[in-house]
Amino acid sequence: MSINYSFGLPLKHNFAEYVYYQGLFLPHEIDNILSFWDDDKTIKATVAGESEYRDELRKSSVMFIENSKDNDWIYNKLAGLAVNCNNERYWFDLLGFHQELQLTRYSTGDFFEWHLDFGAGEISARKLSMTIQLSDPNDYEGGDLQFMINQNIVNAPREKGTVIIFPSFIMHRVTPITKGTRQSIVGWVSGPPYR
Ligand SMILES: O=C(O)CCC(=O)C(=O)O
Ligand SMILES: [Fe+2]
Repeated sequence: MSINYSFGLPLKHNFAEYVYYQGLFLPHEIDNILSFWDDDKTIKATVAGESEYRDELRKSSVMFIENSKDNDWIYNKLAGLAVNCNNERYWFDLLGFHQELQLTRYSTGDFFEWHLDFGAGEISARKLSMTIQLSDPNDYEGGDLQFMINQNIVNAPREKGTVIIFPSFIMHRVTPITKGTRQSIVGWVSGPPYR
């Protein structure tokens, strides 16, 4: 018996801690998404898996994008991208979005400390996390989406319209905004338990 792959065929090794896609969302599509922002529908963000506010872990405002007929195109575009990305890189079992897409606004002083999107309870179904950069990088300072890869901190691209996809078990954060406002869409594609 060989030590390598003794349980089956060799698999592709295409894993990446994160991947990004530029230019998929056009400026007018992003402006359309940004026009959804409604202060009346905004809630103070909680940390996933916890119902209490954890001010030391996260400070931002969020609202959820209803999966209505008008918004179908956003869901479809992101779902198509997630499937393509998954087929190329991860081969996770995916079922789909099981939570509404989150529209997030970070104002000056807001942040989201190091965390995983994956954990015990409902969020154990999360497989892929997706972020869309909705703000012009010149409109804010700080507010970098960063990944911890081994002991290195790596910045995600900031360009407006970029979609960043990463396995939900990858450690990431958003650094404090020091000037201006950053907006993003965050979505989680879920699936059956890992096996
Ligand atoms: O705003 C972002 O790009 C990421 C936010 C985040 O990590 C989250 O909502 O879980
Ligand atoms: Fe996250």
